[in-house]
Amino acid sequence: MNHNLQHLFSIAQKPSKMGVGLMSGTSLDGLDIALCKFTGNGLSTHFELVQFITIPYPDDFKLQVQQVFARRNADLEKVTLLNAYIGSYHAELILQALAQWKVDPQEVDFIASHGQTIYHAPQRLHQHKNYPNATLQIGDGDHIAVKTGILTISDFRQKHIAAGGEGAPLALYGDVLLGNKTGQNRVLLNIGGIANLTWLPGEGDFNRVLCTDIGPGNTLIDAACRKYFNKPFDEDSAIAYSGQVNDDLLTALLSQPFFDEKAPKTTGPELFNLAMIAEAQQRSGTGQISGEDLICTLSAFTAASIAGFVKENITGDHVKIFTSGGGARNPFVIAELKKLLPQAAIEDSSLLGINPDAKEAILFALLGNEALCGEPIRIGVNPAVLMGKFCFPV
Ligand SMILES: Nc1ncnc2c1ncn2[C@@H]1O[C@H](COP(=O)(O)OP(=O)(O)OP(=O)(O)O)[C@@H](O)[C@H]1O
Ligand SMILES: CC(=O)N[C@H]1[C@@H]2OC[C@@H](O2)[C@@H](O)[C@@H]1O[C@H](C)C(=O)O
Repeated sequence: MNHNLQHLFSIAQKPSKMGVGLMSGTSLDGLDIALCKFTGNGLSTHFELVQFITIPYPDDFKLQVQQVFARRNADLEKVTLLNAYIGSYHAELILQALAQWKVDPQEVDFIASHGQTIYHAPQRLHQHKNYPNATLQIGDGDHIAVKTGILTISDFRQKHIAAGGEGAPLALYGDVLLGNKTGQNRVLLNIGGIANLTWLPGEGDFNRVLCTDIGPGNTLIDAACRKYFNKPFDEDSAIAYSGQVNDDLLTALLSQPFFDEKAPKTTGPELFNLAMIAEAQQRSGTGQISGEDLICTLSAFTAASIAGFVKENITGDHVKIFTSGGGARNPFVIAELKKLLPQAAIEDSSLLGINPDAKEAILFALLGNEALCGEPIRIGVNPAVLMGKFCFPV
């Protein structure tokens, strides 16, 4: 027998596993690395976050990825080179993190890698009737496996699409396994580049669980900060608080047809980008507003689109919203959300024992654990599949 398969078999049977989950999100701020210990699987999963780090990406790396990221026209050679480079670079960062934590790579049973999304094209975006939903994550898993010597599970989104989904949000599976509690109406809201949520009604009926992208999280705020202030993001909302919301622009932004589409749905910076802001400014005659007012309005837009979605789709008493992602650290966005949703209790996900910065990296570790020893779970209309491709070190 191929000894990789033997090794795989023995890992899958271990009662407790150490897994590294990796997330490199649309914000391109850095690589999130979560070292997790798992026992069990499915609804009996127990996990412990043993270590977590975000290793910031150097500016040059961000510039390289931005040349192809969410662009309809990109240099194919660059995409090909980045696919190999990112795999190898992520492996280097994992080894660096393990060394810092004094963890021998041999103690790690598996790595679960999201890769870097460079284009997300559900049918609603590409509109080609003969083509399916599609998405592309690069940073090849074989490079990670060979360089670290650790079994790597990668490319999680393709199975979801093959089984009828849009390839996202995969948060659904982790949120149901780790965040579901009978008797509590819960929303798990992740504000990353794109905002998404999972609605977990307290009666525990999986047919009523809803997980969907909502719209922009930080992506527009970050893009405008880069363009007008040469800053990667609006730290602690300093710029937003120095400006004023422009109501005309806010109304124009909120009239984007994506918000009228039925959930579950997915999106990305392919739609929510500087061109979309320019179009809304033109339509509302607000092209001359200051950079401060623009950032303030975009921050209000993030909060208003999330609140609008919650009001329309989430029913029930005593709804608790648990936030995560970098946007949970944006005080302006969170204060607006609290203003717009006075009935909801809004806290961050640490109250559930889930580190809000690590949540997505934990998700991929958990999906890796499921790929090794889980069973597909049926949750409403969502694909009941186990995801991820196995990449062997030798
Ligand atoms: N102190 C802060 N003040 C304001 N915004 C912040 C702060 N810290 C982080 N952010 C925002 O969070 C972003 C990073 O968020 P996160 O790491 O969750 O995104 P991501 O994982 O790349 O996104 P996605 O989930 O869409 O893939 C930053 O780019 C910034 O906009
Ligand atoms: C295609 C893609 O990379 N989508 C990301 C992105 O970032 C947030 C949102 O858009 C979400 O749908 C998804 O990531 C998380 C981890 C998810 O699949 O749940």
